[in-house]
Amino acid sequence: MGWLARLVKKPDEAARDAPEQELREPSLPEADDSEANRSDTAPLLTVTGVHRGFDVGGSRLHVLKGIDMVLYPGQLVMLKGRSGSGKTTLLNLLGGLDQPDTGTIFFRQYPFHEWNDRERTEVRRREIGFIFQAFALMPLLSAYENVELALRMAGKPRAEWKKRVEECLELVGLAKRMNHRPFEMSGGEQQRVAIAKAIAHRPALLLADEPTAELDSQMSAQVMAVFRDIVEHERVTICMTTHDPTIMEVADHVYEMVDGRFAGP
Ligand SMILES: Nc1ncnc2c1ncn2[C@@H]1O[C@H](COP(=O)(O)OP(=O)(O)OP(=O)(O)O)[C@@H](O)[C@H]1O
Repeated sequence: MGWLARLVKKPDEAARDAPEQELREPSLPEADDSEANRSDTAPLLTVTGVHRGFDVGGSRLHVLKGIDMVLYPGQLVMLKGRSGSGKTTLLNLLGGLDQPDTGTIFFRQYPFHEWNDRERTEVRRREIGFIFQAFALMPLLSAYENVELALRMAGKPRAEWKKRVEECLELVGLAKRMNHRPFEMSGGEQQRVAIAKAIAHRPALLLADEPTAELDSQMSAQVMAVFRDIVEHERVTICMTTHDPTIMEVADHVYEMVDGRFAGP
């Protein structure tokens, strides 16, 4: 039985028996890489009728007003829309960091909208990578060590670390800079290390909130080229927010968010 199936079957028992075990390597169940779970044609994420609001100053701010979307393996999808239109709110829901008020979100067959924090965290740790505007690197660690840390955190076997770290830094074009620390690198290079770090544990989904916002156009183009490469070589699905119309050209699909809904078809 795969780790997710086990989680679905006995979440209460698992929580009771091993509440602190998630970060310890030896106790981790095997990742389920079975064909059914890694199917290339079945949807990766299915979002239906999602609403989300927040209590602000005594009233309810209705941010997402009925979002429907389906993400498939190996897609590069972008979310655009005015500031405050709800892009980050949606990204948080897709990554299981937050839950909808109403509506459903399935990550493969797993109901994020119903699952508790612990269950969603476990999926996130194994299946989802995040990239933020600020690069989220450990400043005292080299590029190599930063990527290695991600594998350690994901509970990957130590024997796999070296090969995978080198592979990921190669993929983002930084094999020659692996011993450099963040302050010795440009913003674009740091962001590429952050990408290597986010994909090291082979997530099926990579979520990126304005990953090029701090970069000039040349560096943005480099990051987008890396994203296209990752989609092709690792079959990752990338969902990112952006304000930059020039980089939207490389997307497989662009969703425009207007007043809490998607505009157009
Ligand atoms: N936890 C929260 N509590 C209260 N209000 C929130 C919360 N999260 C988001 N909001 C509000 O929801 C609205 C949408 O925010 P969100 O960050 O999703 O927009 P965005 O489209 O990502 O904007 P930007 O492009 O500026 O990043 C904003 O008005 C924001 O202030």
